[in-house]
Amino acid sequence: MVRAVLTDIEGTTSSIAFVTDTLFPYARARLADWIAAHPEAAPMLKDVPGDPVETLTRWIDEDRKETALKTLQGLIWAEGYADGTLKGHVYADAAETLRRWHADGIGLYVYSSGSVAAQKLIFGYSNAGDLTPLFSGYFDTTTGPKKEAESYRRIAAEIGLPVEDILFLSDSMPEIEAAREAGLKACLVDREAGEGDVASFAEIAL
Ligand SMILES: CSCCC(=O)C(=O)COP(=O)(O)O
Ligand SMILES: [Mg+2]
Repeated sequence: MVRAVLTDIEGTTSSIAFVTDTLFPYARARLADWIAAHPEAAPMLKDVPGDPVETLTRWIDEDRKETALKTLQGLIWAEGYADGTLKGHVYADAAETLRRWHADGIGLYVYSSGSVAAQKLIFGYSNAGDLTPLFSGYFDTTTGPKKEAESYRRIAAEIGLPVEDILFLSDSMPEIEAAREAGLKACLVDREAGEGDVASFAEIAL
């Protein structure tokens, strides 16, 4: 039986448009000034090739899931959420279902390319209120790439449940395939074309 749910964010709990049309442009516009104002962040950028601002800007445009970029984005977004400029998007069906699963004692976890800090921000400052009390843990690319089965085995070990008791939700078929290869249950969420296993959280039966 499913005793924990591990959910992706972009395209799953939250709209792709919010990430690509709000979050990414917000970080892109503030990247150069933020780096100039935070010399203490230099060690985080040591593995970014070339001119960090140029490379990171290109990585944003290419939607690269590089850990250094994701960490930096999270730090930049934190200021926007704190001053009220940013409010995390969470679909109503996702917020409602996550609350119900939590009330039913299902363990809730997040696995996103966004940094753990960014995950806590989108749910902490969401349009559905502070949803962070619902979650028992957060995982990002520091655990491993989302398209590799080993990452899901690591996450299951950290959650402390058999893989077959964990349901992974994502809009990405390669991520779903990697989770299934690791033995997790997995459900493809396709909110756009409706060609996945479900089109909303309301359709998910645990
Ligand atoms: C945590 S909000 C920002 C999400 C993000 O930066 C990203 O790349 C989303 O990727 P996901 O793995 O959640 O589809
Ligand atoms: Mg996604």
